[in-house]
Amino acid sequence: MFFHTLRDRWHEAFEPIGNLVRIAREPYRFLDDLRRRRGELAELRLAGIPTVLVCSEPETVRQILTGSYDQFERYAGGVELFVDPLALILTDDEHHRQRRKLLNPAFNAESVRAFGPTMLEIADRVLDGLPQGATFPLIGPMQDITMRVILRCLFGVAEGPRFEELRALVIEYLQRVFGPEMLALGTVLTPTQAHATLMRLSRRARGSAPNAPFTPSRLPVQRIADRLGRIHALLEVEIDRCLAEGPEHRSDVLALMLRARFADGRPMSREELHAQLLMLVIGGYETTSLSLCWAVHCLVRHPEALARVRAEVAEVMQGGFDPAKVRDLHYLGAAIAESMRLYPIGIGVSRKLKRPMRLLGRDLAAGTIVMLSVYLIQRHPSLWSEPDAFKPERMLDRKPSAAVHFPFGGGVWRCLGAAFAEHEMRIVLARLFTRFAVEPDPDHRVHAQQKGITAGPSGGLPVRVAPIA
Ligand code: HEM
Repeated sequence: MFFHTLRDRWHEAFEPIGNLVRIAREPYRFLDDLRRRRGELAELRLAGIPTVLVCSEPETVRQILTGSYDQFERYAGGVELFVDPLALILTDDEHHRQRRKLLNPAFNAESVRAFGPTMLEIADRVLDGLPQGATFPLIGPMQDITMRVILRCLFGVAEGPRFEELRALVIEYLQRVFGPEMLALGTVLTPTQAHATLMRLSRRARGSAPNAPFTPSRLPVQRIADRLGRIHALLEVEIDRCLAEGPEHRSDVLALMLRARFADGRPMSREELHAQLLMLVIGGYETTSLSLCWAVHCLVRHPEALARVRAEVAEVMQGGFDPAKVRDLHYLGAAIAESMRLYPIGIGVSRKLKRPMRLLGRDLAAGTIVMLSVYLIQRHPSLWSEPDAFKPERMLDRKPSAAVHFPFGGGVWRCLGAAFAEHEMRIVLARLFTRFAVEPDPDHRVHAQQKGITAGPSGGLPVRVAPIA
């Protein structure tokens, strides 16, 4: 009896840390185990965040995903640590609806198509520099492409010294904000409090002169805050520059945001512009580069599918590569959708109950957090035949419903940048596979690893490439 109690207490205290370690090492396998052990509404305790119920029952997932503002609020699961509370991704109800309305036009199909030539130019330039004859992690060049695309298409920053500084700062900020010092801070502060601390400490660098050299502090936490402050200082310059040039003469997302007005005629405040801009970089950078790597991982292991992708690109782009025509690359689109089904970079999307609810025979209190498991639903044996097989054809025959295939989340909070990411992925993959032969590293067994809020291929997906003559 005594030993039982001791074991229970030990388990109670260390399970959340053990879960965190296991989920970081192999997130997909962890979720498979969780469903096997605890069923389709499984309690998950993770160190540093509240307990969540992981749901993988298709009908319940559909109900919650299509739910409304008065039933649910979004639970951002730690995103509060690195974006401002004003950012769209942290807002709910009317506040969210209004901002979404304002930002949607910048990300609709027409706006996204206009970014195609810039995406193509950047993709080709980065692909020109791929190391040849050596094995290298593909994630590096994919991150390089996505960050450059964001800074050019969203912020309208012209390439040059300020572009390079902003690029390096954002990358360093994102690397460090998930590092040990922020994790340590997270043990004593909530993510919102930790972010408020960073913002307070960032004031010094926020006032730094954009043209003067910038040296961040070496002190823990302060060095992250300094980078955040400097990012905001450089964003301020970009906002001023856009206003001086006239937002009506530019077509980047920042210009569209400066032109947009709320229903009462108000423009976005400076504070809000900063919050949305930083959120867009964070939302679009790691997500797109990891999804690109997973698509490459699938295609290089399925030569017949890859051959079909190449043949389709050759046929559609007969008169020369036209980025607007990537929308006609249906098989490539299906291959991307299928790779995102097998390997979603976000293992789940979470919602918080606004009122008590009965789900799968359990009475749940208001405030309960339910994580809809994208990964488990997208591999659910009752929804997909051969759920673990890569079969792009299944996406061609019939578009799956939004409640069974939702790598971009769903409902009122569905990813704002989904069309942007899909367009960019088609351009990058079409260029990569028609310009290069790509081989996986035979000595590396690829599995998923969770870093921060995303799941990517281990080792950054080591590959070798050779130009196609
Ligand atoms: C393949 C790439 C991407 C994936 C897999 C992805 C995935 C997601 C997911 C799962 C969500 C949460 C949705 C929910 O809770 O239902 C989300 C939200 C969001 N994403 Fe993405 N994303 C990608 C690319 C992008 C890009 C390129 C941008 C912007 C440039 C972006 C901006 C956002 C924003 C702003 C939100 C919050 C939307 C809202 O609250 O209304 N994402 N994304």
